[in-house]
Amino acid sequence: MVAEQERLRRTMMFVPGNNPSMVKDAGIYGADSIMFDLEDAVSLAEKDAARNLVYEALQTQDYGTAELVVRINGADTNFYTNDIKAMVKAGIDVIRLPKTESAAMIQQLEQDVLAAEKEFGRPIGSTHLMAAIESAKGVLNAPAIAAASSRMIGIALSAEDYTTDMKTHRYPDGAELEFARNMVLHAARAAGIAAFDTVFTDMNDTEGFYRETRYIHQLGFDGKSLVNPRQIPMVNQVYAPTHSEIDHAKSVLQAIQQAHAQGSGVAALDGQMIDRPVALRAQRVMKLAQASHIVDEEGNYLEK
Ligand SMILES: CC(=O)SCCNC(=O)CCNC(=O)[C@H](O)C(C)(C)COP(=O)(O)OP(=O)(O)OC[C@H]1O[C@@H](n2cnc3c(N)ncnc32)[C@H](O)[C@@H]1OP(=O)(O)O
Ligand SMILES: O=C([O-])CC(=O)C(=O)O
Ligand SMILES: [Mg+2]
Repeated sequence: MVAEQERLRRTMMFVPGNNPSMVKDAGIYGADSIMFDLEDAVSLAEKDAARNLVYEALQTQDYGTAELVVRINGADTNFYTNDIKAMVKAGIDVIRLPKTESAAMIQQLEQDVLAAEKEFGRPIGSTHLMAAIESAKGVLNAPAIAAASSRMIGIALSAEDYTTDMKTHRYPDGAELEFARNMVLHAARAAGIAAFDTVFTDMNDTEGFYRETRYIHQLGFDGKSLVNPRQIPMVNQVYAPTHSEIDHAKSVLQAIQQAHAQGSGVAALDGQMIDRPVALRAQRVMKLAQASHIVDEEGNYLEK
């Protein structure tokens, strides 16, 4: 099993929980995380059928090494308790709470998940949590939400509901999301968990998707919620380090290793000071290069 802090979460793909073929084939596209949706992609009439379908798929399908996430319905609905019970019983990795506005909502979820783990004999603490931030209140409370439970692995901005709450809509330059993106990212980093950017819903606007992904990558997000498998390779491409970044990271790690061997924490490389934060960034570059199948475990290029 991948340690929670180590896991790459570049791509978290929504899969409508009421769509049998999408649920069945969700594993073939190489998403880091597959997120079955029981909430807004599913009509009220289909809520129970979707829960059963996802429960069944979790018992029978092989989703490889992907992290398995489910977006449940909120506590203000009649579906919340049954969603939690079924998904915990099925051994889901992560429960994503939509429209999270306070730390108390996560603490309540933690209690409900704990009760389900006990009821179904699941290992206590094995179900992780994440929160979607979809309103002004959620954004302002993001730091407390991110730190609300040791089960939390991440928080995500959900811009469709958020821009509705803010009485605006989404624009190509994303200015309306600037504050929320920075809040979510800082809240996640302060709590030591992952930060996910929101979905991009125009599947045909490839240029717009790349622009947004490059921007959120630059800010420091771990990855993005996605609505379509075609978006997965595009995110992976943006997150893959270039050969010059990899070469530099290797030199940094070599220089810092030599410095350590001589009892120093600081080294010089091409006139630049190299110390711990630089080395940590270099390690992350190598991890992404490995995940992107550019280098092997020793850091050697697979093809150049
Ligand atoms: C604001 C929010 O709450 S967003 C979250 C809720 N929304 C969702 O979950 C929607 C998820 N996305 C989808 O349902 C679909 O991508 C749609 C309806 C937007 C577009 O569907 P399509 O027009 O079929 O997309 P496309 O032609 O690219 O599909 C290609 C293949 O990928 C599959 N696919 C598309 N989207 C998904 C998905 N999200 N998960 C799994 N498989 C998918 C299709 O079934 C199709 O498979 P096939 O080739 O075997 O027939
Ligand atoms: O989590 C997401 O990005 C999708 C969503 O629910 C929203 O934008 O309201
Ligand atoms: Mg939403």
